[in-house]
Amino acid sequence: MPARIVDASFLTSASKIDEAPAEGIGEVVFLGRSNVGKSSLLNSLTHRKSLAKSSSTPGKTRLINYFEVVYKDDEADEKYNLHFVDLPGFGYAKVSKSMKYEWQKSLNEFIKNRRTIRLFVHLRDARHPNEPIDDDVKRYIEEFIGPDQCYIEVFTKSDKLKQKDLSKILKEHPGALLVSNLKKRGIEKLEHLIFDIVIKGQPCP
Ligand SMILES: Nc1nc2c(ncn2[C@@H]2O[C@H](COP(=O)(O)OP(=O)(O)OP(=O)(O)O)[C@@H](O)[C@H]2O)c(=O)[nH]1
Ligand SMILES: [Mg+2]
Repeated sequence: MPARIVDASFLTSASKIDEAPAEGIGEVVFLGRSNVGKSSLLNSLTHRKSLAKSSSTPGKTRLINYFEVVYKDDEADEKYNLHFVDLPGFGYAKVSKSMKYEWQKSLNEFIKNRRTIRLFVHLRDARHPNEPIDDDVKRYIEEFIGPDQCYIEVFTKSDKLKQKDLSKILKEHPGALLVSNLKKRGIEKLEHLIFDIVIKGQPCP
């Protein structure tokens, strides 16, 4: 049996980079448009109902939320800790322009300067797989990503699509994963991939 997540707990919230925990433990950052399912995915991965607060109202997550996650590798009988980071969604319209700008600035600063980030998980809505803002984010991350960091695309809400459309997404976005938080599809695969990259140091997919 491959490694799996056996424990998870809320660690802390930060509104800017200097409030984040000391760098040390490997970090997995979940980012994506508001309402795409970031908090829900964190809950699916950690097998918890409401560790991260999800909501049908976009803009629910407004701080950088840190979670302590424990993987257990049964073969090696070892436990490994890492951090999952739930970021506020981008593209949330219902705040003032200046506030949006402040958020964006501190988020950009955060994702660019935290060297302990091992993996960026970019969530995209399977129903809107080619949103220009997502293409921009992808390009943006690929510009500054370091040699010890990986980037993966995860398409959420796969339960809303037919097989034919899911196949099309995989063809257009090689290496992407498809998940459904509702039906718990693709979750284990992502759980293992995170372990392989962050803990085992395997090459990026
Ligand atoms: N059908 C379906 N709905 C989902 C899925 N994942 C999340 N949702 C729903 O989408 C809505 C938003 O989910 P959240 O997890 O709060 O989204 P978020 O990306 O954290 O949103 P912000 O915190 O606003 O950035 C909720 O109503 C969820 O129930 C999924 O895989 N399938
Ligand atoms: Mg959220």
